[in-house]
Amino acid sequence: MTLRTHPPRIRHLRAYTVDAPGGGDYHDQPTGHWIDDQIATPMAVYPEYRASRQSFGLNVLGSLVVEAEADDGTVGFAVTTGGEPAAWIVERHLARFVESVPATDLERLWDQMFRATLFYGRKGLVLNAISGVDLALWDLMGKLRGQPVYELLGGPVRDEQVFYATSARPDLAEGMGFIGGKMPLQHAPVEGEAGLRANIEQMRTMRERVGDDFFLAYDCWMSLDVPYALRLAHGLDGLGVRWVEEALPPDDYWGYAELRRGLPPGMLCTTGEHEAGRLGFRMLLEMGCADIIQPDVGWCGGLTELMKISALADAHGKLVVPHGSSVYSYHFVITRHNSPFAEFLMMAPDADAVVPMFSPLLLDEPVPENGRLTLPDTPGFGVRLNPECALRRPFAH
Ligand SMILES: C[C@H](O)[C@H](O)CC(=O)C(=O)O
Ligand SMILES: [Mg+2]
Repeated sequence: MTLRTHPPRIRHLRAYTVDAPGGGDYHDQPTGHWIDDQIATPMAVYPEYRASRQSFGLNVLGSLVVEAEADDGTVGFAVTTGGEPAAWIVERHLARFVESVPATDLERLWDQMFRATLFYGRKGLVLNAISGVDLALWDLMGKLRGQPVYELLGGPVRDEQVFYATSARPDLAEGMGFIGGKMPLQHAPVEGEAGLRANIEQMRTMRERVGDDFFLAYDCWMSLDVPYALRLAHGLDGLGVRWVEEALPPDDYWGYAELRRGLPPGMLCTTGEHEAGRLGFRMLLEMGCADIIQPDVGWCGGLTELMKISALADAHGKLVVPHGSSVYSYHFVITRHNSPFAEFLMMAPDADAVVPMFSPLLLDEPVPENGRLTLPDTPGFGVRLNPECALRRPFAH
């Protein structure tokens, strides 16, 4: 009989918030940033909340930083969105499962965190918190083993990854070497025929700027209904739009299935950035809601859950192109055949330069150069917390 060699145990789990803008909450940007310019949202039905997503509180949560310290002093960490409420969940609820347990027991810990929070969790903020803990544990495991996380996931399946850019200016992204560009839709259904025409014209103008060989997509951020989404999609037909993203509220599986069936030939239906857990994605896949699923590693349950979501998608012959999530996504994408490219969110205020997505919170955060990236072999996720960003620990236990 072989005895299990005992890995270090987790001594302490800590959760912090960050007062500075940006970081894990990439929507929390200063005034004038393209990501808070007029973008179609579910709140557009209320005129007073139409011009800015910050007006209805998109940035209320802020960043969450989770640190997991092993009893040999090694510290793993991760950042995501969640701020104070998620910090409370981590410290006051999740920590009890994680502390004093072997640092490599990720599957058991995930299962305990998920089961224990079922009565108030399942998706949303609680899953952000679980994701933060899970990613911190993966970082810790990489550091304990002296390996980058992508090696722990099975190793790279290609030498480098390529990126499309999410940006108000796909034309600028084209010049930076990205393979495609996804624009935020500006006008919501409540803005009527003129808004619909403007949405279509904006894409036409962008197509004229980028030429025929650069793929374009529209991100609709949950703002449409099925009839409008179908009219938009057919109005865009002929403009080489590769996909229409997150057109509907995340729980409208029936609507997504109908939309996907009605899209013009060649135009894909994508969604999933606000979905969580393997059962949520099972709904999307089994009901025929999406051609590409887009889980966010920091929101869907972390890497432990993403591996299952990805395997499910693979079995359905579907691609997984994770939403944002920077380095946490990159370590995953490089290890999966059904994730042929990654998203890069252009966080420069005018979308005119490549800057790290979680800036200024992380140091050594990798960014694509000329649209491509080869990850370093630094242990864990290979990033460090920027000591100039002050952390607060509001619910220390
Ligand atoms: C640009 C989008 O509205 C959103 O801020 C980001 C997103 O949904 C995506 O990157 O996808
Ligand atoms: Mg999106």
